[in-house]
Amino acid sequence: MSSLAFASVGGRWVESSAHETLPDPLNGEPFLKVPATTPGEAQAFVASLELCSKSGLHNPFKSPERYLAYGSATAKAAALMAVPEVEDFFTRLIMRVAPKSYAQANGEVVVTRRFLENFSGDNVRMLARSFSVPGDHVGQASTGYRWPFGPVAIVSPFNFPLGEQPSNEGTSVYQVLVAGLVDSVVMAYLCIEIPVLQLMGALYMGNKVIFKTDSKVSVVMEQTLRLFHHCGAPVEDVDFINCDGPVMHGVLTSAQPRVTQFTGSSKVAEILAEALDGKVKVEDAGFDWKILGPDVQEEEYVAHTCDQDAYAYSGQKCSAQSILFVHENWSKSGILETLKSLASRRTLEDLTVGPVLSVTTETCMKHIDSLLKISGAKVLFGGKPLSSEKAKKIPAQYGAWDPTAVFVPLKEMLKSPENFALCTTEIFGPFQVVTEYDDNELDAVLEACERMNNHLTAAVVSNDVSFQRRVLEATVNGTTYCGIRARTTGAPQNHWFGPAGDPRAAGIGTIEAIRMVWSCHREVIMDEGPVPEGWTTPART
Ligand SMILES: NC(=O)c1ccc[n+]([C@@H]2O[C@H](COP(=O)([O-])OP(=O)(O)OC[C@H]3O[C@@H](n4cnc5c(N)ncnc54)[C@H](O)[C@@H]3O)[C@@H](O)[C@H]2O)c1
Repeated sequence: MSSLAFASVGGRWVESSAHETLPDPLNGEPFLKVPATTPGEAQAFVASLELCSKSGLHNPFKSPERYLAYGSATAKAAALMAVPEVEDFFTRLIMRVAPKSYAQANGEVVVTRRFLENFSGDNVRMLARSFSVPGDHVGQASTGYRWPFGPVAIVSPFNFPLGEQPSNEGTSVYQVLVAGLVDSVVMAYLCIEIPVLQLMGALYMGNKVIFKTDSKVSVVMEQTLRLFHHCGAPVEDVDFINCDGPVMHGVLTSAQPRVTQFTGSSKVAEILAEALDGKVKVEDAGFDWKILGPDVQEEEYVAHTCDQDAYAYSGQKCSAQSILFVHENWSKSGILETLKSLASRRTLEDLTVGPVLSVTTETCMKHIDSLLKISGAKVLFGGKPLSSEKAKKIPAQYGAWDPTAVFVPLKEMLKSPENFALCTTEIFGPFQVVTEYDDNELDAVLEACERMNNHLTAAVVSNDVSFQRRVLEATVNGTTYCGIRARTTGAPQNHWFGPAGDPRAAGIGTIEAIRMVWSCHREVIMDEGPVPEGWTTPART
């Protein structure tokens, strides 16, 4: 096997001296040989980013034709991604590297394409729309512009990759070590959606980007980048690096990008916030709650949504339902039994449950044991490793367990900081905590929501207007669904997705998200005169 290019820097694909061999998440066999940039090689990326000034690659005064170029390239990319073969390729590529069902992977590709359709043509320059206010005298007016940051960075996680190969330009930077990479149903969820939506937003606003995604899924973005180049996106605007976290940490601290947009765990987010003096925009861990209100209706639909929110893509969505507050009326209606039955239909065969890429089975089982020490706690269903012969082939570095729900009494959960911390620890896999409350305990439910640290998604499942209001007025989650059809997952291109309650919070997908994350406000006050006839120098003040 020959060594292939590893990264794009300064507009050309270059090679790395070292590679990392990744195991197939389904059977542990060598799967992908991914470039592993060394600290020495990473210096080229630092130097490339330093070439970009703070005023960016384009802004309303500089090279405005680049807004149009991005509108045109985006229109072409959207059209290509609508070609059935291209859509299918990306879907299967995502499935292969981050195991999830065809439907889940395809949803990611479709959202990405719709985003590109939204920002085709003039919509890119519309993002940089300014406003003007008349001045105090002739020749004066102030204008507020959206200004780029210049050199910026994007670091994204494994769970939502995206990729495709519409052209034959260049060779893939990855070596596929097994036949049939995109055969059959395999794996991934936000491999493309998160990186593409953030990357394109950064570029539209005039920034130069160094971009890193998790090596487990970066083949998807490598293919996507080639698609954008094929469609006419300027090749020098993005430096794409494959490396581990520590090497990227070194790149960021050396290059000091004006903004680093980080999507991933809260632990790494905090490390970067400190190392980069707060110049970060963060989409971090999701510990997402759902409250089933007192009005029981549409039982089958609500149970279906609860199961999908907790267990689709094996719970590896930042928006996955982590805790379910069940009103006693819903318990009496039998929702927990329906949930158990729906979860039991999930199989490794169609990847409706599958390998967990960042939590081992051992970690999850230990977590369950700790929860069971809380008085009244019990396993509602699951709580065991996947047991089929096929499941036993999943490598030990990944997790593989049955969709699991552990019940913890609300009073016990709130009893001590230790219990609460345990019950609200994110397990990034098919796992949720369930608790119950009655009409007199809504304040305790709201206290639990207040005490949580992450405020990403939430769902208020009720059509009772006063109940909805009581919950909405007392909570903060950045993406909150409300009503009997409310869900926690789903990050479509048509609404904001991101946490709230943190000045560093980033958003994704919409006009407001792009403008807020990837541009800053600059006010230019034109004051061109004339100076009034007969003006004389006044007394000093
Ligand atoms: N809020 C959101 O929109 C969102 C979306 C997806 C995932 N997530 C969260 O991400 C987590 C799971 O993803 P993960 O396991 O890939 O997260 P992670 O934090 O371990 O890794 C994220 C990325 O950061 C890189 N990295 C790690 N240490 C680094 C460092 N010191 N400097 C620079 N880069 C570094 C990793 O290589 C990876 O590319 C979960 O907590 C999930 O909730 C959040």
